[in-house]
Amino acid sequence: MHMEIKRVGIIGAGQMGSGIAQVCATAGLDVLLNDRDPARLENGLTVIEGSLGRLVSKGTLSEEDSAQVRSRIVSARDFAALEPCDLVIEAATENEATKREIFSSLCGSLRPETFVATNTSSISITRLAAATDRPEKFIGIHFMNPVPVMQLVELIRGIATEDTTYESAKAFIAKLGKTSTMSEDFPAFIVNRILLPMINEAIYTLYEGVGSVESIDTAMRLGANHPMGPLQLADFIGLDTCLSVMQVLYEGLADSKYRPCPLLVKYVEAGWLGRKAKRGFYDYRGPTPIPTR
Ligand SMILES: CC(=O)CC(=O)SCCNC(=O)CCNC(=O)[C@H](O)C(C)(C)COP(=O)(O)OP(=O)(O)OC[C@H]1O[C@@H](n2cnc3c(N)ncnc32)[C@H](O)[C@@H]1OP(=O)(O)O
Ligand SMILES: NC(=O)C1=CN([C@@H]2O[C@H](COP(=O)(O)OP(=O)(O)OC[C@H]3O[C@@H](n4cnc5c(N)ncnc54)[C@H](OP(=O)(O)O)[C@@H]3O)[C@@H](O)[C@H]2O)C=CC1
Repeated sequence: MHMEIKRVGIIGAGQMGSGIAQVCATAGLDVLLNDRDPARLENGLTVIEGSLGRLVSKGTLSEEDSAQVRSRIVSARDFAALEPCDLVIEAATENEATKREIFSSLCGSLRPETFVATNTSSISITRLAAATDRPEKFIGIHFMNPVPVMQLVELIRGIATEDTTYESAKAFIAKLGKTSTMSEDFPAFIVNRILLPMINEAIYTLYEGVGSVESIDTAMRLGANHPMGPLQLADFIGLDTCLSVMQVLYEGLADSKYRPCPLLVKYVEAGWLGRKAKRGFYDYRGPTPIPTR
């Protein structure tokens, strides 16, 4: 049995939150988008408008449909505004303390039947569920970046997640026109368990001087047919997120093979977080990205 999701709340209007808002509204759902920073919220809405505008100019979406999609996304200044939602998806920064704080202050504003999900890339669903008042209605719904383009969504059940929660999340993903896979609740689940160590290894390759940024990315694009080089992809994901995922793998699996590369740590400490900070393994401040090493 599943419950139909008609109204979705999204917490965090960064690259993932805005992408999730766009695909939900495109599927005809009402969306309430929240961020702790009003400027971030405005920026998230601008990103969605830009993305819809691209679809209109390519002729894949009519002006009228684009306006309707946009009108379904409303700003929610605080958690109280998320009360009417059937499902709230947390897509804030990849930090366990931040997410726990959000869940403990959010739940009091929600109806008892509302499902709560996290878009975490790596953190234990069971541990995050314990910060809510409804572990049985809590689930990991892990979208991939860029959300409007990527077909996969990973679903991760915590120890207490009820069947109805899982079935409702599965039906919700199908309604978005995406494909879901099930992963057990292990650090970084399936995609990032495999992808992030590859990216971390690419950073070690740079750190040890095996190749430059350009040669490493070209090698993997043309030698392994990856759509983006691993350093370009790291910048795209966000180096803070990449480091957090490696830390969760390293601590959660207690295996030195997951040790985050010191160069990744240094870039994050410098605030060079990738595309969103305009600087990472490439410098994005000019007309074309320039390698920083
Ligand atoms: C960290 C985690 O927890 C999990 C993760 O998400 S890991 C990251 C997973 N994502 C990836 O690995 C992405 C790898 N990269 C790619 O697949 C491709 O480079 C890409 C899809 C991002 C861009 O593809 P591309 O061919 O280089 O560029 P481009 O031709 O501009 O785009 C292809 C299509 O995607 C669309 N697109 C690209 N970026 C977009 C965005 N941010 N938003 C919306 N649409 C976008 C384009 O409009 C284009 O659509 P059409 O084919 O309909 O014209
Ligand atoms: N980037 C990726 O490729 C993917 C990321 N994810 C996951 O999605 C989540 C979001 O990632 P992403 O969108 O890239 O990150 P971003 O840094 O782009 O966005 C995170 C947003 O959350 C906001 N935020 C932080 N704390 C709070 C809070 N307490 N309440 C409300 N909003 C808050 C941030 O605001 P501020 O900047 O002011 O702190 C920021 O706007 C993470 O868990 C990440 O691991 C999942 C799949 C892919």
